[in-house]
Amino acid sequence: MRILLKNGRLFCPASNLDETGDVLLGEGKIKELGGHITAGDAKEIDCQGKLITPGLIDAHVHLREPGEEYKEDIESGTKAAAAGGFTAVAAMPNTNPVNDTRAVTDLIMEKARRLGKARVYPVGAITKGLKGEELTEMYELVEAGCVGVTDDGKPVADSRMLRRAMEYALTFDIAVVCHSEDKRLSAHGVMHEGPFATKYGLNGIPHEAEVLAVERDAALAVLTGARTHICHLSCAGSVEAVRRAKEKGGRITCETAPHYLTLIDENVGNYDTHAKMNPPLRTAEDREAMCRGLADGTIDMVSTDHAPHSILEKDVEFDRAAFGVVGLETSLGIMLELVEKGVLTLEQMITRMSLAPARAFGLPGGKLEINGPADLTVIDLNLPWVVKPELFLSKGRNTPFAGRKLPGRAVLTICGGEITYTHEES
Ligand SMILES: NC(=O)N[C@@H](CC(=O)O)C(=O)O
Ligand SMILES: [Zn+2]
Ligand SMILES: [Zn+2]
Repeated sequence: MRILLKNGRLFCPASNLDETGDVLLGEGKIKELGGHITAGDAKEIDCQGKLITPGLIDAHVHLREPGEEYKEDIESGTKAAAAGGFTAVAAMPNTNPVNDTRAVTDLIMEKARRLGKARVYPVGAITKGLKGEELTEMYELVEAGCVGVTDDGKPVADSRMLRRAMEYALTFDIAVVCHSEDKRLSAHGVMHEGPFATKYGLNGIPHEAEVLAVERDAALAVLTGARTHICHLSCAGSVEAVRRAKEKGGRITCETAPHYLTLIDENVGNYDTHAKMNPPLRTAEDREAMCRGLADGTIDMVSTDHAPHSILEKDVEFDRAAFGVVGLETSLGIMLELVEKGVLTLEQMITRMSLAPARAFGLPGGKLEINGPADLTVIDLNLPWVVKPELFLSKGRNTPFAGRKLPGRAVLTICGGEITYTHEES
């Protein structure tokens, strides 16, 4: 069925587009773009007063399938993605079994095709079983559809192993995605190391556990020339490390997540396990550095690191709770809040949530263009709503943003020309 979006504000930084007009979608593609379009056979949707942007892309999502479907699965995770305005997600391999063979990648791709409400791009493992001992058969993973490799959840501790992985990945020009952490420095830590950890009597994770690892991973990116992507930056020092590696010509990109842009270690108050994630919430200075780095482009993109856990892993003592928070259904709202505050422009925000991840991972989309994929997000900038985890389409309820009032949201998500989400006024 063809779809005709009428009278929206067509907003695409990548094609320098910001004007009121229509978009016609058919055969999974954008058929006509801009101006006044008529198409008798098409389903017409009024988008007056709303933003029509390229479909948002989340480069860091844990869909938990196979193996931990009680936390999330491909169907629920992509439903949550669509509700958050995302048309594509990259799926991390720390599943059970780990996505370290073609069989697992095939399963994810097949499930996503059948039940998915968003495009799913699997990211394969760097080492077999994420054990850090033996490289995976990357060629086989790439052939099956993986767009990058990572041991996310764990760093690759052995620098020589990571160097070899980068050299191997370079031959297919896929990104090596680094969870940059010095496990010896972070050992036993459950929140940021500082006065608040002392006050709460919790073991701390110092900045250096991340910064030293980012320095190493960035140095290897420069050494090898491989496409390198650094996950979930949380510290000011990490932004500086990435900035220097970029200046040296490294093909390096990085991300931060909405929680590092808005929350700090103090928000762990009352031992709220929904504010426990890895890396941990840092200081106010770090939060400001994340915002500045994102605005100036040193931080290329915002990813959610959507990490659903069940009540079994979260409704326990802080020390024992699992690391990770969900993010797919709140990311856009939080980012709109930052735009409202003047932290970044609307143009920067859309770029960091669509074009930047598409470029870094060589994915289609990120742009509104004729014959491009009909992946679009319709956003109401002025539709305040309150985060209610019980209404999430994700199986995960572990959000640090419960009760927060957000200024706007996705009201319609279209992926491959199909409507994947419509916001119903409740
Ligand atoms: N970020 C987290 O706190 N948790 C992630 C792992 C990861 O992203 O490193 C998870 O898989 O739960
Ligand atoms: Zn990680
Ligand atoms: Zn992750």
